[in-house]
Amino acid sequence: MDVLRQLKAFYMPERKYLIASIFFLMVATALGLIYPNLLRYLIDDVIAPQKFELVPWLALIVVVVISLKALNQFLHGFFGGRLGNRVAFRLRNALYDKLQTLSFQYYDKAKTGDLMSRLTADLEAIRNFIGFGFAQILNMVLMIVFGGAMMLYLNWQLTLITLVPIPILAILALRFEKLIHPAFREMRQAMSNLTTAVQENITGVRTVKSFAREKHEVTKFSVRSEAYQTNQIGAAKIWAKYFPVMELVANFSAVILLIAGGIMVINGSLLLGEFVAFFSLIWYIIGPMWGLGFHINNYTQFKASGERVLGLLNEHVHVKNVKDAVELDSSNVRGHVRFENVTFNYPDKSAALTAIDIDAPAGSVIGFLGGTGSGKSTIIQLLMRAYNVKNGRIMLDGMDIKNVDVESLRRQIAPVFQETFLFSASIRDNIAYGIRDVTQEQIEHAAKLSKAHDFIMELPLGYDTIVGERGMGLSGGQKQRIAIARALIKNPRILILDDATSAVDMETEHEIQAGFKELMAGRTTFIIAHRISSLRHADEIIVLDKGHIVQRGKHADLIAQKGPYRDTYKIQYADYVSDDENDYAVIDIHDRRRSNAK
Ligand SMILES: Nc1ncnc2c1ncn2[C@@H]1O[C@H](COP(=O)(O)OP(=O)(O)OP(=O)(O)O)[C@@H](O)[C@H]1O
Repeated sequence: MDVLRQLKAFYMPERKYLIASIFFLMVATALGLIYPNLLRYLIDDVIAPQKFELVPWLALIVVVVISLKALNQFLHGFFGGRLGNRVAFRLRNALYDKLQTLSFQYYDKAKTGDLMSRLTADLEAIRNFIGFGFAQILNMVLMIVFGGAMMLYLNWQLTLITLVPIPILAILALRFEKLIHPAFREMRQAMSNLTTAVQENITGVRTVKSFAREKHEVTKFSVRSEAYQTNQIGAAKIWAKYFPVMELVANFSAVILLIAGGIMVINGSLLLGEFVAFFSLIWYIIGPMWGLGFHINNYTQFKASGERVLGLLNEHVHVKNVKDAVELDSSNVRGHVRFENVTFNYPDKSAALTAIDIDAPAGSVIGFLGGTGSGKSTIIQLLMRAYNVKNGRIMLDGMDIKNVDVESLRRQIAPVFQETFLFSASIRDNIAYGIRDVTQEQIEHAAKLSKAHDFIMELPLGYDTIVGERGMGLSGGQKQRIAIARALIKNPRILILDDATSAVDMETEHEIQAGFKELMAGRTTFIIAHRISSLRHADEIIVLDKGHIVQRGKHADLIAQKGPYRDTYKIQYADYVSDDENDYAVIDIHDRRRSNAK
């Protein structure tokens, strides 16, 4: 019931459909109760006294009742269907909305396949129950109440004797529910594991094939598939055990009625018509009881699915706006970023960053260098408020970013990551992703600056070329250039290049950087790179090691000092650097390398 209560917000706005569906079902059920009475009347008041002229009238009444019942059943189905679909629609949108608000921390652990199954299979179980299952259970109750009341009216003693097996049936039904619910919960989980396996396999198909691990994947899938099958069989076993027993117990009522009612008719304490009417009314009780297992089954499926959907809807959002968060106005943002003594660790991990101080005046370029896992990307993630800073603070134009509206903060920042995600849409739409109402000229301008225009024009459909979700048909460097164009078109105050040019060759990188120079003007830029060539023009280069800043300064200063920066420089330009330490400060290796290349 808790699931139903928690889902109230989704079905209550549709209560007119709910009420209509229940109302028509009640009318249909009530109309159904006229049959046994017509039968009783036919036998006791028409056939026994031989008033056969009433038969055509009775037949006519039956036709009218049947037609009315059919009409009401249709209306119940019509409104029930609407209700189910509208509730599913609301829930689907709410879930999708929630997926957008959940923070990076949630996605660090979330499984795509599991989320997909919540949005599809679980939602379908909810739709079915809210649309039909709920009304059917109510119908069952109504049939028992109406049928029972009529039976009591006809003969209360016989009613009480007949209904003796009902409490046994109720106990059985409760036990069945207790067993089947966990089975369904496990089944839903097994289904989600299965979907996850399929999703991961498709996403990682290149890795699977390159490592020739198809057999391993098939085995992995069969294990999960078998778990699902075992769950299904387990549920079927419970079902198979309880259903016949419940049916048997329900039929005992009919047997008791035949014996007790038969004796009463023979004794003359019950009219034959009443007995026949009783016999049809008993199915009003037994019928729903038979279906009890099915309804419980439906309800528990709904409950298991509802728990999973509500679990997602109630998921904690780690990064959200504080009360009275400041909405940034792009035209007023200058882009002065300061990290003040920032220390951060990911959940259940040791510190990824320790005591980080950075001052990036508006329009400056800050470069980050450091080994893998040294914390470069984490700095960027914190600036975008992907995670909340616990110690220290990050300031934008003198304002702590935790007091800034998250969306408006992210609107000021355009990131380009090492791994480019392209949507299955045209190149034009992929570039224009960051902003609305963008012209073709603006798109082309951004593409020219990111050196993407030429290769796009070589594609048969140019900017209209549809790229697959993994950027099918494009090289890593081409995808990166599209991602750079996507960031540039956003015209951000703060530009983030997280290993953004790692997939392009040095010459293209140099060309893109020439474009960047124009673009970086007036924007604060953070560049993470493994190549010294990408960082050398930065106003400040910060060298990180295990979350600590170990060196900082301009390129010329850093190569003049002993330390990791110079070591990296030495490795990357081994062919051009002489062993004389004093050379580092005076020789601009990059320029010499370029002139050598000519
Ligand atoms: N989402 C995450 N959840 C938990 N730990 C993380 C997460 N992202 C990074 N880390 C950990 O934080 C540390 C810093 O990682 P970070 O990604 O910032 O390094 P990096 O310098 O950008 O590395 P690379 O150059 O390989 O991208 C590492 O120890 C890493 O394992």
